[in-house]
Amino acid sequence: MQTIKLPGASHKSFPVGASFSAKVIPRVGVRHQPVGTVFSGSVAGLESSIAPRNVIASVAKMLHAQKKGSLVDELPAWKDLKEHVADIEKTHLRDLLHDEARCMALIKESEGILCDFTRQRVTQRTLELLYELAEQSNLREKINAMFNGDHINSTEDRAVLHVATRAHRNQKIIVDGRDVVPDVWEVLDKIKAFTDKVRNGEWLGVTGKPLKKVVAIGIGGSFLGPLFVHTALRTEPNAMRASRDRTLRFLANVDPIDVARALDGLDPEETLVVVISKTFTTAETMLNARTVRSWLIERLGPDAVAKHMVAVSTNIKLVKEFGIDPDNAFGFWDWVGGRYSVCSAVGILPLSLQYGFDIMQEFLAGANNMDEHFKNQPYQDNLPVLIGLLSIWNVSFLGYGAKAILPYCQALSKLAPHIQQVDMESNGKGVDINGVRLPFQTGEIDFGEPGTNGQHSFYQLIHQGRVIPCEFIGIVRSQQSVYLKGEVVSNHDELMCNFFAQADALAYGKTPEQLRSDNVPDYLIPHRVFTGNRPSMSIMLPSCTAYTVGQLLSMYEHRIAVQGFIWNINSFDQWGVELGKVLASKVRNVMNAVRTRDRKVLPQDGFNYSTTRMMNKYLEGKTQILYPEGHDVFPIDMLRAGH
Ligand SMILES: O=P(O)(O)OC[C@H]1O[C@](O)(CO)[C@@H](O)[C@@H]1O
Repeated sequence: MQTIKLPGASHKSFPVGASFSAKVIPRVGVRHQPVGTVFSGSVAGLESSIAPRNVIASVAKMLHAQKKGSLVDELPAWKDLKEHVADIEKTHLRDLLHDEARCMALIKESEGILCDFTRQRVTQRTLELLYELAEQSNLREKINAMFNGDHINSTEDRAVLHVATRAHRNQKIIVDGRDVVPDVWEVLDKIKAFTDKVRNGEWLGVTGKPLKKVVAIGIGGSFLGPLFVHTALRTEPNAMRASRDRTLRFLANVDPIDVARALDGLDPEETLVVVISKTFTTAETMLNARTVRSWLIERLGPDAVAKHMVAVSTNIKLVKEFGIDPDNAFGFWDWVGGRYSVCSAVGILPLSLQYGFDIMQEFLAGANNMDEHFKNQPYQDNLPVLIGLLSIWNVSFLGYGAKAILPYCQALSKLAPHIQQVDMESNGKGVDINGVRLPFQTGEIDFGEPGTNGQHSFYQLIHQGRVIPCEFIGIVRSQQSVYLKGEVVSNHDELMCNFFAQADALAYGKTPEQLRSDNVPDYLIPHRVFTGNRPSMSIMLPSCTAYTVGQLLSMYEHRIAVQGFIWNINSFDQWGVELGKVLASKVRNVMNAVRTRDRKVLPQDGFNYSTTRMMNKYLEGKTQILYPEGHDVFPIDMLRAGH
């Protein structure tokens, strides 16, 4: 049979004349219609008439997907899993945990990390069906497509290659025919050279003082990942030594209170500001950057910008227009998604300023280790694949829409907020990769707090209210150990006693019979029953170091990708954040008009009744502000504290 080549498609050749049903949407790609819908044509016809590369690639993928069933819930394995739910409903974790062979098979140890899946509501059969689902969903091909630099983010026509940001210098990763690893290392070498100079006092502020304080301005992925890693390393002994006398703060929210807090007590003469924005257009970040630039100029004069402000962005043109010397800009690439960018200059620059490049290189090595594991291990031993498949089971089959991330390690206290963005922005989608509305929900609601704090907060609901699969993360050797003479156990052992106890409490529960035998009065029994059978997984890291934090980050990133690949959604775009931004800019225009014209209320037209009412309350409620012209205003006393 004669075939044609489709550039950019993961399956490169298709029979000439292969038919399809699709609707071409200019500039966006192809929306896959349910089988039988009109727009039809042939691959050959497509190539000659509507040539855009992404359209052809999308059609090629679509044809392939269509062969296998257009939505994942039409796959045989999905249907088998649906039927299998009835078998699982007959089980209870307290019985499943007695099956030693099952437990042995469900405990996996790899790369120094022990994962215990025995408290998931699964049997060997469930896992077999999940592996089958992975096969039928082309999971392996999709993972390979990601590592091969295919444009799997089809709505933005981009590769998804955050793994390249932590590649070893001698690895080769090709994007659009070009090995990007030398580019990655060019930036890393530049970061090392710059951060060494700042840290050893070669790079000084405009008044000749060393820059020991860093304020990193950024939001979303340009904030949460770096904050997570910074929080994880603050009390790690090597990182602590390396950061003595240094300060790293973050400024994310456009709320001026955040500005006041970020700058409180800082001496501008000793402060270096890193503006981090992939696009360099994000409204919050740019206003904060302009605010802090004014703070510097007001105190140190206009020359301060060159010495006190640097940038991380893919948009060097806008960095320059902002007034930052491109020599002091650290680039990255459109194939690094914002929420996956902590291993690029987004995280490595501010964190190297604080901890030194060597420590951050360990972090990158840890992430790379888990990338290789993810790429190479078979499903049965592949930690991100296993965790991702189990989440699919919990969300799509058992109906548990949320999960709790519960590190028993204070250093990991910002893991949950970071994963909230990575997971919810990636997998909270309503259509599949071809644009077909999904008849089931994707994504999970993520939340979490470190243990034991969470126990005194929301665990009540987890034990006796809703069923929320929990992910317990424990550490063998604490960053900081304390043992008080006379105490029963050391402080870290005390913490870990709770880590072990909670998982079993959720799984086993407590029956009315047990309560009766404990002499609990009858009227209290219903209140004190724990139904148990509540799933959790326990993950144990040997320590909480830069290396293991890198592994953990990569493991979570890839489990999220696995879920998206199975649901067949695009986990790498985020159109859902756009509408609010557009509406905010409409409000901004009106707000400016009202404030500059000394009006107290909004004009009648423009917004609906309720928005108008609420905005008028706001506008009337504070002393009339008239924006002054021609100079910047810092009315907040705290901002003067540096003087
Ligand atoms: O780095 P930027 O371009 O300022 O974007 C910040 C964040 O805004 C978003 O685009 C939307 O919230 C995130 O995906 C991103 O991490």
